[in-house]
Amino acid sequence: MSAKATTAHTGRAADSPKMQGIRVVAVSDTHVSLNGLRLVCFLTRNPQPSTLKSAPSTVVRAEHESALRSMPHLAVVDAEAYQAQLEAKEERVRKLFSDFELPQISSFASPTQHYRMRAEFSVWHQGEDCYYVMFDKAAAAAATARAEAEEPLAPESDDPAGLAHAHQPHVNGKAPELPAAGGASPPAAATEADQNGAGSAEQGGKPSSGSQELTKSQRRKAKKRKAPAPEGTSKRPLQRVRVDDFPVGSVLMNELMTAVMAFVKQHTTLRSKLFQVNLHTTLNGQALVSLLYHRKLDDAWKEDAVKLRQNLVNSCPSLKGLEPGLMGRSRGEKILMGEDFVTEKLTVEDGRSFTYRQPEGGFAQPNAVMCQHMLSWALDATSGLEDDLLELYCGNGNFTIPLASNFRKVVATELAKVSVAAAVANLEANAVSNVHMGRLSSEEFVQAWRGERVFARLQGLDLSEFKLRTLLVDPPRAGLDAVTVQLLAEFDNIVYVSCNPTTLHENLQRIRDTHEIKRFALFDQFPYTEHIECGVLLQRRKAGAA
Ligand SMILES: C[S@@+](CC[C@H](N)C(=O)[O-])C[C@H]1O[C@@H](n2cnc3c(N)ncnc32)[C@H](O)[C@@H]1O
Repeated sequence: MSAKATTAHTGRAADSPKMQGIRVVAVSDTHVSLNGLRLVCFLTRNPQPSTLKSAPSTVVRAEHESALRSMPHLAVVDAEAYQAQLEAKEERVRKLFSDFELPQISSFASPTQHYRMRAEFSVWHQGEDCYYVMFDKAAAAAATARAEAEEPLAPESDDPAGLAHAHQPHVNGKAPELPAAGGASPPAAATEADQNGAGSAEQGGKPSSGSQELTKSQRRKAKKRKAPAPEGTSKRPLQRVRVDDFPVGSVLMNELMTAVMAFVKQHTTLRSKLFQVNLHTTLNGQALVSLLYHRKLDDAWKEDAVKLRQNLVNSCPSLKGLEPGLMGRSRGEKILMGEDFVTEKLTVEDGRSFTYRQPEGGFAQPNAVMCQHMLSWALDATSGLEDDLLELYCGNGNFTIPLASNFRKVVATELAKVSVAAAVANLEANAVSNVHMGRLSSEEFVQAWRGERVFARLQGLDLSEFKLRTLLVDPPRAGLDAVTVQLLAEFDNIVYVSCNPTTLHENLQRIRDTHEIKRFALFDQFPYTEHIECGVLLQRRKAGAA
């Protein structure tokens, strides 16, 4: 199925005599070729099937109510609308930060397609057939809020990554033939990775396996979803969208999607109880394919997995003959062929390149081209700053490695074990020797900083020996916790990288009187979604300045 979409506004449709009686709030001229039908989606605020019966033949008449509900929320890949969407994001940021004195916003545009390096897809089974689906909790929540507030603009959703999944662009969806997403929902919904990059392993497809096969966290999530909606609110089902291709995903990701699904369909051992496929690719053609199951993996699985790996080399030209890593996962079991990481190469504006091991289960910036802009911007913003850098939430050393050259010494900490291990390997691979890594949460770091607790994980590091005058933070969407946010005021220079302008704005209230914003950047990591990534450089105000 193919979809071509543009976003227009209400006028044209509302003017049409055929559309009288339908309250159109936005039009997504989504021409969807579906089972031979050509459809145009007119998005109504309340798209009840009964309303749509009176609509012209080009209006969606989907058989399933769920499809009607989900269609208005498909983010559409439309290069022509991209610039306007980016400008709207800039305007949103300016409005949000209107209580600050903001310098000119440096805005970095993303490639308009094939910009996403990693994604997770649930697998839906229908008889002998299976296909990829994505769920969009954020869209469901936004739809509820919008309907209730009678307010056409979507509020900030809880997730990018999740993108990711927040960061979750939904494109070219093919929903109508899917069974209802709400009532007979599977035990859990897969959205993209959460902010720390660990994708939720959730059951897709026909819920045949029963709750005893779910992990604790999956059961908790399923239970949470079943909780009754608060009084006075309508409970919307999750949006589920069939995805056969993924234009925002890298070219290699798209090749892998097609090849993996074609092969899996023909091999029962690989297909049976497969509930999720994670694909992680790099700019230089590396890939890691993870297949997640609700059953034990046996020798027959291994045999077919070896064949799948070879098949991918032959059918994905962008691999350039390189074997991808292939991982099979089921509860308490991991079978690996090749490496459980990819090695990305990122180049910054001054021409230097850095290599990054990006492990399965650890956070990696999803939009690699945008990540290069972020690194270049941070390098420039911190050039000329003296002494030492403290970096919290350092992940695999994404910022640490290039920025180390701007400082005498660096202390970098991160919570996730897998990311710390990758960061240590990355420092070595890039011959960076002035960084001290510690596996500490930000809250723990504050305890160490204040001398309240000694951590063996800091390996005897004496923080008083450093002149830590610059702080770099890149927290998850929730922003800084109540303890860490207090740290901001203690630093002369702060670089705050954020995927959530709302929590960024909240956190910066703390230092609005003591620090001023010197630079502000908008990195469009997540085109066609409402999500915004920002970079801010703040410096302590000179004595006497307001
Ligand atoms: C948005 S990612 C940024 C990672 C890295 N700066 C990068 O650019 O790839 C946030 C990181 O914070 C880590 N994290 C989450 N909660 C944390 C906490 N309480 N303390 C320290 N790190 C945390 C996650 O594991 C993740 O690596």
